[in-house]
Amino acid sequence: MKNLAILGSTGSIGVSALEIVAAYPDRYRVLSLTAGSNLTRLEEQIRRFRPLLVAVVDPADAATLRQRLGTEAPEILCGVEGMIACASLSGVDMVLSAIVGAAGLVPTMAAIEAGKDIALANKETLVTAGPLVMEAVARKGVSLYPVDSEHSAIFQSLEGHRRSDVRRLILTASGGPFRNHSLAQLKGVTPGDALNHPNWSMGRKISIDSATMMNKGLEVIEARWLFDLPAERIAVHIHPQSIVHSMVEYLDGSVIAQLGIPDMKTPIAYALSYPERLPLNLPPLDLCSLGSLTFETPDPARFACLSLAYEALREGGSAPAVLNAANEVAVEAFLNGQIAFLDIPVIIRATLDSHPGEPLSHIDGYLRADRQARQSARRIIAAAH
Ligand SMILES: NC(=O)C1=CN([C@@H]2O[C@H](COP(=O)(O)OP(=O)(O)OC[C@H]3O[C@@H](n4cnc5c(N)ncnc54)[C@H](OP(=O)(O)O)[C@@H]3O)[C@@H](O)[C@H]2O)C=CC1
Ligand SMILES: CC(=O)[C@@H](O)[C@H](O)COP(=O)(O)O
Ligand SMILES: [Mn+2]
Repeated sequence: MKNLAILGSTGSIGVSALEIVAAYPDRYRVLSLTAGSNLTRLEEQIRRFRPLLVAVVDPADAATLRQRLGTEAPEILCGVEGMIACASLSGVDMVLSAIVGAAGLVPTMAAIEAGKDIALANKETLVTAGPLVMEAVARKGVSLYPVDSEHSAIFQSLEGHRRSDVRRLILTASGGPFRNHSLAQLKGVTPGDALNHPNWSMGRKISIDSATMMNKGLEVIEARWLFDLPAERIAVHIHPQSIVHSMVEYLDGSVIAQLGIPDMKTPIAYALSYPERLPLNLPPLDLCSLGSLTFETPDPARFACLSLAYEALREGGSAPAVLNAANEVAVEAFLNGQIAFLDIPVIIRATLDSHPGEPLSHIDGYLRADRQARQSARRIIAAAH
C-alpha cells in the first residue's frame, strides 16, 4: 500500500490521479488532499477518499468545509502552512505535486525536506527554483518522478540507456489552438479561443500557456533540471497529433520515443506505480487509423514566449523565476480580459528587462524574485492599459 498526499486534488491532474486511486484501492490510500477554492469538488473527494488531513487556501473556506462535513470532517487546515502540513504529513510515502503555478514551490519543497518521494506535475516549481529543488532531492535521497507528459516520455526513453550516450532531448509540442494562425489573426483571439486546446483537456493556466507556447518554454527549463542537460541540447519539435510525447536522441543517431494517446492518466499512473505499469482502461493507440504523424519547426515570430524561456534559462539565476512569475500575471490578465493575447510576451519581456538577473541560493531569494516580478508585471500592465 502506497500512502499519497495529493496537492491540487481538485484540478485536472488531481482529479485524474484520484480516478487511478479509485481504480486501485488495494495499492493506494489518500492521507492528505489540498485544494484552492473548489469546495464542492473537495467535499466530494473527502467523502469518497477519507483523507486524514486537508488544506484549502482561505480560512473562511476551511470553516465552511468543516461545517458542511460535520462529524465526517477530517482535520482541515488553511493557507501555506496547511499545504506544508499536508505535504509533509507523517506516513505519506509519495506526494503528487499538482498545484498550478509557483504556489506549488513551498509545499513541494516541504515534501522533499520531509523525505517524501515526489510525482511532479507542477512544472512551475522547477522553472522557478530548479537548482534549489534538485539540490534538495539529491541531499534527501528522494525520488522525483515526472508527471508532465513530455518528461515522462523522456524518463521512459532514457530507461536502460547510459546518460553519457544522450546527444539531445526532443520535446514535442502540439502547437496549441493557434498553430496555423498568422500574427494578424493572433491579435484578435479571445480567452475562449485560447482555452480550446486541440488535444488535451487541462486547467486554464496551462491551456493558455500551450496557446502561447510558453508551456513548451517552461518544459524546456523543467527538462534542463530533471535531466541535467543544457539548453542547447534540448530541442522542440511541433507535432500536432500529440501522439509522440517526446524523444531522446543518442550519439549513434538512434531516437527513442514514447507514444500513446493524449491522456494524462498514463504518465500520472507511471509516476505513481514506477517501475510497474498499471493496466488503465484507456482506448488503445491506433496508428493505422491515425495514418500519419507530422513534425514542424516552431515559429519564433508568432510564439515569442518560447524564445523568452530559452533566454531566461541561458541567463540563469533569478531570470527563470521572473519569467514564470511574469507569465502567471500576464496569463491571469489575459483571462480577465485586461490584456490581449499578443501582450503576454510583451509583458514578460518588459518584466525580465526590469529585473537584472541575480544569483540565488536560498528559497527566500527565489520567493523574493517571484514576488517582485509579479509586482513589476502588474505595474507594467496597469501603466499600459
Ligand atoms: N492538466 C494537465 O494535463 C497537465 C498539467 N500539468 C501541470 O500540473 C499543474 C496542475 O495543472 P492543472 O491540473 O491543469 O491545473 P488546474 O487549474 O486544473 O488545478 C490546479 C489545482 O491547484 C489548486 N490551486 C490553485 N491555486 C492554488 C493556490 N494558490 N494554492 C493552493 N492550491 C491552488 C486548484 O484548486 P481549486 O481548483 O480548488 O481552486 C487545483 O486543485 C500545473 O503546474 C500544470 O502546468 C502538467 C502537464 C499536464
Ligand atoms: C499534457 C501535457 O503534458 C501538456 O503540457 C501538453 O503538452 C500541453 O500541450 P502543448 O504541447 O500544446 O503545450
Ligand atoms: Mn507537458
